[in-house]
Amino acid sequence: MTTQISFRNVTKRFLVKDRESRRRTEFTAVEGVDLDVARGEFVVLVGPSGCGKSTLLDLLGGLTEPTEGEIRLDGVPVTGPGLDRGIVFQQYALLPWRTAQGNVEFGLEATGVPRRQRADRAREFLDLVGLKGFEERHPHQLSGGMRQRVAIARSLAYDPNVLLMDEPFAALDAQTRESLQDELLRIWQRTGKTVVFITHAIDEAVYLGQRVAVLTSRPGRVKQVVPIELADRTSQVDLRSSSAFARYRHQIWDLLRDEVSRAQRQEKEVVGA
Ligand SMILES: Nc1ncnc2c1ncn2[C@@H]1O[C@H](COP(=O)(O)OP(=O)(O)OP(=O)(O)O)[C@@H](O)[C@H]1O
Repeated sequence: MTTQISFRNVTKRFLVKDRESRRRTEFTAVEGVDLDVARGEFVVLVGPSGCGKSTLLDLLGGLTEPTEGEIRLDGVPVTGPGLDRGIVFQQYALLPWRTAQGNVEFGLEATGVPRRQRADRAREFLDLVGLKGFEERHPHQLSGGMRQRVAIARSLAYDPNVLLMDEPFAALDAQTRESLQDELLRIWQRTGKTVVFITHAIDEAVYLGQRVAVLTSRPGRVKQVVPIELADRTSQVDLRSSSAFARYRHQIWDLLRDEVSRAQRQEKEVVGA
């Protein structure tokens, strides 16, 4: 098992302006995070609202820099964004004036792939996410789930080493969400990509993750990493109702419970301040 991603003592502080005093104060979003992710692994981060999940993913995506500590990808410190990482956000972030095909090709334009190959590759990845026949549709002609499939195809098409997913299914209805979870697991099995996936849904974390890292309330730290030892998810008929699944769900809920109530108290303090 080779380590592909390592967070070492990663801390991120933001400077925020106090409304009353108008002074800038430091605000610690995540603190002292240590986490290793192996090549080809599917790791899920869960934590209460505002605990710094997106901040960790932004740091790994190179969209922002740690205040302390270091993140390495394939042994090299992350210092900015790169095509070795594909990011999928909750909001589809598709170009409305381009077709599904055009959106996936857009992701390839920065990589220098010749035009003809771009078209073939875009078709191949739209097919992989189950959108064969929808290539010429514009985003407004697609359902939410389909748009998110286009976003996933776009991220996969330029062949990143790592797929970073920030609550990609949160805005979808329950059924679409479950079918996309299966789709994602199949794609992960076929492509062997390393996936770092953020969610605050415990079921989603248990269903998808080979390991689930539970974060504390703000400032976010890794509270515990839980290995999920369930047999091949997609080949089981109703894994979500199995007793093993329920045990993992309970274990993670137990770890999260105190953190969620602490996060709610913190939010009230901020509102009351
Ligand atoms: N650029 C910024 N400047 C100041 N504070 C920020 C900035 N970005 C994030 N924060 C704060 O850092 C904390 C962590 O935010 P983050 O979005 O990472 O949390 P999260 O766990 O992803 O939350 P949620 O589950 O609600 O999406 C929050 O309190 C947020 O307000």
